[in-house]
Amino acid sequence: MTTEKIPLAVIGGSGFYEMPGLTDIEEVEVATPFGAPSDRIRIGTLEGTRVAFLARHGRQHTILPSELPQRANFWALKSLSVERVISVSAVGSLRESMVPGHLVVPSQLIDRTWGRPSTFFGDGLVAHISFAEPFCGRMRAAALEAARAAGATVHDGGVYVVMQGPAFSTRAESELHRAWGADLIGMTALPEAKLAREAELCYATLACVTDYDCWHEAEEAVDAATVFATLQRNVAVSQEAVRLLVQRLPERQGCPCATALDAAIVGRREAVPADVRERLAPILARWLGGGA
Ligand SMILES: CSC[C@H]1O[C@H](OP(=O)(O)O)[C@H](O)[C@@H]1O
Ligand SMILES: Nc1ncnc2[nH]cnc12
Repeated sequence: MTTEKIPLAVIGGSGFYEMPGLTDIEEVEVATPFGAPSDRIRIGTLEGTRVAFLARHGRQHTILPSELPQRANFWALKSLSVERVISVSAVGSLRESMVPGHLVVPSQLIDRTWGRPSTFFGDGLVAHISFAEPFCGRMRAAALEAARAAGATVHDGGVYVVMQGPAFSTRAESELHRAWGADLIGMTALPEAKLAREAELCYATLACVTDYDCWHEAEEAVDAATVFATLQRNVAVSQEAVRLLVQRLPERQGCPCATALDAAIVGRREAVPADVRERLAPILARWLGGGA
């Protein structure tokens, strides 16, 4: 485990496989108790700040949303002393006003995934993180400002429903999600956001609207080719937003994400089984040390 803090990690989603402007790159292969992460993690300097970049689906886009090694990804980022994560994701729009090409910084999640390992805990260590606000408020604010400064049309807030995939929704499902009050649909924000909170990392999503899913009467139903065509036209704006976000990061985490385990873990420090202590070492280090 390194001690030099990395203030920001970028998880690049569909179409976002590189971080322009990231210099002095070192590629690290991190072995984790949860297997290998999605790809080697590229650590470099962006705007004078240490930044780690991870291609969520691998740089050749070879991993399905439900196959993503999310626990390995977040364990690896934590072991590299990352403090915050900005996730960039392609999403479908469930609202007329959220137009393909716009950016959204979602504020809420609905979980429609199943069978994805979504916690680091268990095996003798019980924890229940608070998740009423699934995204870090300070990161959301910084991401919003950065996306606006990048010149995008940006929406502040929205409910992102996370579906299992890999097939897109049926029209009935799309209408159901709209009736539930969801604004966006994607396949990857969970369990990411939960694991980030368990790892005491600040986490926010910058969502790039690529299509109108399949509810819109005047638009073709989504397919992957449409998503990538929209992304190709718009990826430069999200990359610029990430660059500007680096300039706007608060100096310290300074938010409840950084101490999320204090109110979550049930039981005493001494009672944590030795194997769990070892397996979750980067995640439990602060809590076990009783530090801030
Ligand atoms: C390629 S279309 C569907 C795919 O795109 C989104 O991925 P990401 O969040 O990594 O940008 C969506 O969630 C699906 O995984
Ligand atoms: N319509 C959609 N449904 C699910 N994931 C998506 N990613 C991009 N567009 C999507």
